[in-house]
Amino acid sequence: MRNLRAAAPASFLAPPAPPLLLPPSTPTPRGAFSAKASPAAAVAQAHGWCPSPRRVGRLRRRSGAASSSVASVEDAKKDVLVALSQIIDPDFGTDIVSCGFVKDLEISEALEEVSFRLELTTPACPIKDMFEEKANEVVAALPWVKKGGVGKSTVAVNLAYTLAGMGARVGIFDADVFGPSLPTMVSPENRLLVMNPESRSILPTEYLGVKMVSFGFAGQGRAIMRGPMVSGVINQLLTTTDWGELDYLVIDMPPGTGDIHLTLCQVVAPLTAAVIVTTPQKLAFIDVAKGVRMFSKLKVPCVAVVENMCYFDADGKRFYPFGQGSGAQARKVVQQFGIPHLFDLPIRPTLSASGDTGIPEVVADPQGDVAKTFQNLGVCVVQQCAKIRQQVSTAVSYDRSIRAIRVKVPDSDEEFLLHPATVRRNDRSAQSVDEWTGEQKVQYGDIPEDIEPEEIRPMGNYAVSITWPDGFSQIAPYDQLEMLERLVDVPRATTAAVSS
Ligand SMILES: Nc1ncnc2c1ncn2[C@@H]1O[C@H](COP(=O)(O)OP(=O)(O)OP(=O)(O)O)[C@@H](O)[C@H]1O
Repeated sequence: MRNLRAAAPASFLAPPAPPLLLPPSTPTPRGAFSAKASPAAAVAQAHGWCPSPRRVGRLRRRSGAASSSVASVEDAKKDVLVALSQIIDPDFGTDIVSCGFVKDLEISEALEEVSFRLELTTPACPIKDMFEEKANEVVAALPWVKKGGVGKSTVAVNLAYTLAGMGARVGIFDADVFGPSLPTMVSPENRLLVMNPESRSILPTEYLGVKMVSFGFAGQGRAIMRGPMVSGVINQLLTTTDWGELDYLVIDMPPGTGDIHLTLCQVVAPLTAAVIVTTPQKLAFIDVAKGVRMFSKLKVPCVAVVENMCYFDADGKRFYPFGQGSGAQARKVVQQFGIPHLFDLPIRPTLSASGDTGIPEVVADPQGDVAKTFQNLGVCVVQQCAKIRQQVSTAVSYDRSIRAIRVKVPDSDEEFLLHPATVRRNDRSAQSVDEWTGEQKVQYGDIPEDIEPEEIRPMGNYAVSITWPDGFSQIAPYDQLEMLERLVDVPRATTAAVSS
């Protein structure tokens, strides 16, 4: 992973302003699970998914299904079973269909739903999430399974064009390789990504001044891939793209909270902030909570919740098809999780139409109230990103006057000091610790007591990169720094920090 990072074009690695994450969302408006991956709703229900011998848990899974291209329900069932048989139980070495875990598979054409239970065993199994995610992925990848999005791509694209309208240099990365939406939402003249033969980097396509990369522009169509392949493709697309100078990179994340999100949040593109997109009728507290928790674990602050499809206006009246109370629920999310801002978007035929005809609503109707909402969201995102960057850039610094590394924990008053040699001696990278045996390669005495860092740079919101005089570049996550022995009885410094 470090190699990938090192191989990435400098233009991507050092954008002048942070990338922005457009995150996953809660379940689908139609009450069926999103066809493309793992919606939080399904995850939230997953109690007792485990392939161990005790039989406890039962889970009902639903998926939207468009039957048009499936010859019969029986064919569709076979499709689902073949897809699920890609999932191998690591304990038994056999796929979950052969293991007999899949029960009561039903496909209701009327309801356009696929449902089945995975009759697994004991709760609290460490790999239940893996089963959850894989089952979502493989069923979602079936070509006839209908999409049921909450509007992530709609929000991502309109936010990107709003930021561009504010004068920023913006890129959009569509991270959904199972069913990329970007190609239907914008209509660039060049619909194929081009590889620069000399630098071997991918050149993004461009539409109305916004650069964009999507698997849908790679000429491959919908992908049917396993998890590691997906991460690989995302890595490759993101790290080999020559974005040029960007102020913001908006990433349209696939639904769910799996490996792909981890890869995106930490490895490929250290992200600055997340915007949660949800819909009112499914604004289950636990679903948003799952997303917020994932981002919080990955040290990506959620700066706003967009509640999409809240109401519509007709005959001079405003209708709330999911009830007016849903807004209060969203406000609860904002309050309880400390997410500073909530934005409502209406159900609007033009928003849908423009989503499907290639002109984002904020471009088609820049004076409309949807554009105004996006303008407010854009301002919020810009301000929050600036605040986060400011916090991050001063979070860890070297105070030469007292020869100590000063750590200010973001969003808290906590501040502590560390001895530079302690930080260097506690490096956990492969250069310092044998990855297999855990044996310490760098010995205590190898690090001079008076070593001083040359440069400290933030890496996303979760770590700093410290360059030492011998050229060694240490990645120090904040969590790790918080565990180290702190300096006490050091005089409070009055001079400014040297580097951050
Ligand atoms: N506020 C809205 N009013 C009307 N239609 C909308 C609205 N928001 C989204 N849509 C439409 O709903 C469909 C799904 O939206 P979108 O693709 O943005 O969702 P998504 O969450 O990205 O979905 P997926 O996870 O399947 O990619 C699209 O056809 C889009 O145009």
